[in-house]
Amino acid sequence: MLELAGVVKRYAQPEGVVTVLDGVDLALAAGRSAALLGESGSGKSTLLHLAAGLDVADAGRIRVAGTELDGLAEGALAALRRHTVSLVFQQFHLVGTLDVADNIRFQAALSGRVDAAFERHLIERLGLATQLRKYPHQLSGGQQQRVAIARALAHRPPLVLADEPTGNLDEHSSGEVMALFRELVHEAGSALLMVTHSRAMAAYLDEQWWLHEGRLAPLAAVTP
Ligand SMILES: Nc1ncnc2c1ncn2[C@@H]1O[C@H](COP(=O)(O)OP(=O)(O)OP(=O)(O)O)[C@@H](O)[C@H]1O
Repeated sequence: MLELAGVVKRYAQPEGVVTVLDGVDLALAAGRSAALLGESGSGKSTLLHLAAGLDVADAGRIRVAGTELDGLAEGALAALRRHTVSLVFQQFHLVGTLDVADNIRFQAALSGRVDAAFERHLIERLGLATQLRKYPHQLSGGQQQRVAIARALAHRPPLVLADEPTGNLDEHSSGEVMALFRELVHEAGSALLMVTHSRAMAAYLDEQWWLHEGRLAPLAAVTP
């Protein structure tokens, strides 16, 4: 679902050109989830933006659901983002004027891939059945993040990208939400790449990768 091969990204900085990603390889199959860890400034967000088609690599290949991103025109990239990629952030980014049900349906409707049965399943598993007529400001942080997860997965997108999705929740809620997130990503048949600073959250996912000096290494190979 997500394939990175030899991905390079450079930025012009006042002190000269900096190579942030220097040959990143990663392959994530459908249903698999991977955590991306690394020191501040190591390039985690950069990598996520490239996979989302929000920025362009300087070299290497990025494929999402079989489509090579390199060379896609902006219109095609926008369509890919709408149909193929879901994003989950630390700030939940729910639409304040829509109730929970409409927030969940919103992205699936835009993507044109409504799967009503799976949507009901998500609502059930995330414990949102009694919350559907509420508005985001009437929910706890944990409930809001569950809505964001339901919204991201309702149309079973090939790729889900998450940036510190439980960063705003306490430890107990974080663990609960993360365990559910992993399980539902698996059921949706999506691949998940999640940036986090927390090894505890990373441990909920199938794979853990450490980004250092522009390359990925298995986290287990790195001394804590
Ligand atoms: N648009 C840009 N222009 C120039 N440099 C950039 C740009 N975006 C990121 N960088 C630089 O690239 C490096 C990696 O940034 P990135 O945000 O990807 O790191 P990160 O690992 O996500 O950091 P953090 O954990 O602090 O969020 C940093 O040195 C940053 O200054």
